[in-house]
Amino acid sequence: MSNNIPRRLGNYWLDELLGSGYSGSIFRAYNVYTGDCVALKVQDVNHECPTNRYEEYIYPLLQGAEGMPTLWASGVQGKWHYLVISLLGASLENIYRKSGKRAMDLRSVCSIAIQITRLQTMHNREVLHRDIQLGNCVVGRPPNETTIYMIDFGFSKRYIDPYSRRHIPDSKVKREFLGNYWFTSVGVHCKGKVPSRRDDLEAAALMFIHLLTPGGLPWTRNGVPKTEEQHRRIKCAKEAARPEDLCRGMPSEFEEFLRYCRRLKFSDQPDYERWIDEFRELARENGFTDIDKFIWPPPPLQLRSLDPPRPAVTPSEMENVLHDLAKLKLNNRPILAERTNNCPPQLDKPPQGFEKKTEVIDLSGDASGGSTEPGPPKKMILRTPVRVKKATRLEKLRLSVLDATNNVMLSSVIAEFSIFLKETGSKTLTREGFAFLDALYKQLADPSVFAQPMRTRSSVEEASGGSQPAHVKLGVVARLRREVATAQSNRMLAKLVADFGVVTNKSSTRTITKDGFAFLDGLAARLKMLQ
Ligand SMILES: Nc1ncnc2c1ncn2[C@@H]1O[C@H](COP(=O)(O)OP(=O)(O)OP(=O)(O)O)[C@@H](O)[C@H]1O
Repeated sequence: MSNNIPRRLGNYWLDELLGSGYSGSIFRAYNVYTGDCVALKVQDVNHECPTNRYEEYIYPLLQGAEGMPTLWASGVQGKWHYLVISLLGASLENIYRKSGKRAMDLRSVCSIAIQITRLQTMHNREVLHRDIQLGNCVVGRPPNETTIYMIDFGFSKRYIDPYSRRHIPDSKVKREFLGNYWFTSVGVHCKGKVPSRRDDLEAAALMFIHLLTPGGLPWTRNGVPKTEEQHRRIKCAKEAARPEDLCRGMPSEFEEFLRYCRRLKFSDQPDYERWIDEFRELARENGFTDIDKFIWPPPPLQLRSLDPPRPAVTPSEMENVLHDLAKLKLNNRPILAERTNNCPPQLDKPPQGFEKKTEVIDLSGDASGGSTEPGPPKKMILRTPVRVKKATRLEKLRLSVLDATNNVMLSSVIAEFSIFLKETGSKTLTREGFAFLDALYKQLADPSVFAQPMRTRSSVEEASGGSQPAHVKLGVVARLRREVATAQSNRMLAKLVADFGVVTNKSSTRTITKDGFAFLDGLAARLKMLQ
């Protein structure tokens, strides 16, 4: 047995060495009485970093929760401190390495991301992990092989003081770095900040991005640093890397998640549910099923049609359709841009067209739901926050823009869009947000025109043409905000919307600033005037 570790510790026979780290070794072991197979983590009691002692304190706080190993026993025998925990399977690090692939598939990463509920569990139990990395996420053994478990609580800490019930204090004093080179957050690793919940989440975000990047995150490619100078270079590279560069070519959720983590304040409670919803929705959009399970190797993608099968059209039916189309008087279609301001708005009567289709936007995510009572937009109900996927809501708002038949309806949808973005806490304009602006531009300029999409996942780069300094965006948006108040026609407003979309897309953060929101609110107000 290595390092003279005895063959038996407590009631356990030590068997195969499963792994060893900086602070000790892990063995497969058997209970001498029951034969139960467990993992036994052993450490010299005089080790300079007595992590087994810390783990022994943390484990009881996490017992019984999904994805947390059970602590069966612990003790000291001679100079050995041992912990007996559930025997688990391979770590994500091993799985990723063994796959021989340069990047992990999106399905697997989504399913790992959804299991960030592990962090939620730990945080709810007042514990920070503080060493999130691939080696510390392991899969269970059959029948739990699709569950990811967190291990290694040697750096963990309670962030709520058990006596005062207060969050641990922040500090301006730079601390020694604690964590790992690859995934520890920029704040903790590069700036010496005190770790809190946000840093566990940022480490998870970096882990997801690492898995999706061929060859991994840029600063991981030269291996573990051997000198202080190499470590310094890693920190510089990590600090300098912008989320949009790290996440190029990935679904926007990952970039947004990283930005979100970095925007959290020291003692903020992260919105775990929101991100679990986002990753679940991303999986759904990509046709991945059973996403709560981490299935390795990933199952082949079941190609399925998202739309119900269309009935076949016979040649004679097609001929009838073409005849009907030919009879259509397309120039009767109301074009918003050419509306005149003949009738003053009558606010006590619903505006024309409003009674036909109610535009109370269903915010519950249930397409069939929503109020059926007609009414002018001033009665629009400001909803209580309901958890619905951001993309889904934005898509509904986009469709409402396309359905709008007058300026009042458009105005209320824009107001809704602005309120929604302010409320979600993520002011980054995503693909769906740009699609909303595209639809708005099209409606204002001329509903019959085809609008070149401002931003799609695949055309990000061509469309944006590189980012521009923040002050350029601020200047342009401030001008747009002023001009929107005096625009004389829908066509002029359309031009302002296009400028707004382009300048936002070109900015590195793609966020909507205070002036941006003032522009949107001004646009909603101006549309009512131009009715
Ligand atoms: N319960 C377990 N069941 C099976 N294998 C395990 C278990 N716990 C740990 N291992 C294996 O042992 C490795 C090291 O475990 P762990 O991270 O807990 O030890 P450590 O000494 O704290 O390591 P480090 O120096 O990386 O912090 C893990 O990556 C994993 O492969």
